[in-house]
Amino acid sequence: MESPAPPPLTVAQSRAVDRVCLEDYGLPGAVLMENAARGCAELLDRVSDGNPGAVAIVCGKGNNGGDGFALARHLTIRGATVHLFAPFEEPPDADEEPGEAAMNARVARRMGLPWTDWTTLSEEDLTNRLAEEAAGGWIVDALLGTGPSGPPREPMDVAVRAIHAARSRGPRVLAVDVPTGFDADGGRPFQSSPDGGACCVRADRTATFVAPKPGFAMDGASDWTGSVSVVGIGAPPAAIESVR
Ligand SMILES: NC(=O)C1=CN([C@@H]2O[C@H](COP(=O)(O)OP(=O)(O)OC[C@H]3O[C@@H](n4cnc5c(N)ncnc54)[C@H](O)[C@@H]3O)[C@@H](O)[C@H]2O)[C@@H](O)CC1
Ligand SMILES: [K+]
Repeated sequence: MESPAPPPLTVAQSRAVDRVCLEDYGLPGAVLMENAARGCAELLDRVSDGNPGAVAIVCGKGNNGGDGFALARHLTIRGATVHLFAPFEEPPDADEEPGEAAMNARVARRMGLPWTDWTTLSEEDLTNRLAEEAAGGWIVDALLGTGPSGPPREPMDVAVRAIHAARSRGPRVLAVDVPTGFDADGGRPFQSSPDGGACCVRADRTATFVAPKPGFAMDGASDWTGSVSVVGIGAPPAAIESVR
């Protein structure tokens, strides 16, 4: 039986939890990211009866992308077939970029996981590749999480549209933390056009960290988030309470 969902945390509060863990408790970001990614792998396994099948993971350049790189490792350990769609051909050196996202990208690269720099592909080619690599399985949206406060800019918008088009050919979509382009406090995409179009990932499931975000319960939000599961990142309960 799943435990009841904790009360919501706004995007700012969620980011504050990360900061309190790092600064007040000395809990490294790499540990939080590891827990986040392993939690996502467990969820994908659980909702796929232990066999997620082919998984295409589309990563951005921030820590949401870092979750995607770490998730690739955990899914590989579990026997899934993973293809990484990274925002670069080669991860930056540790001297250039010491953060946990780049570290997880380097590890995934050294594992020799199938790898495509998605920023070099046209929207149509990226759509086709995602549909191929995720056939019968999942596309993971690890483009953007709680970082942005507006609609996805180039080149993220291209990847959002490609994920949307590939999903219409069968694969399910798991959003990491927040569907890219979705305002998790406001409960709708950051920007919608008058005809209802929006640059936002439409997910079948969202694995959100620490607590649900307030917008997830608002009218129409589940059209974008799908079914929401909360994944713990190992934050001490008092760290979470301190930001409420
Ligand atoms: N250590 C931590 O703080 C943890 C963070 N976690 C993950 O980290 C995420 C937040 O990471 P970040 O703060 O790096 O933010 P994101 O990864 O959400 O986004 C930052 C990146 O997006 C770019 N960007 C910002 N706004 C944009 C826009 N409108 N269009 C296109 N690109 C844009 C930035 O230049 C940057 O490269 C969370 O959602 C969660 O997935 C988890 O790993 C848990 C632990
Ligand atoms: K995301």
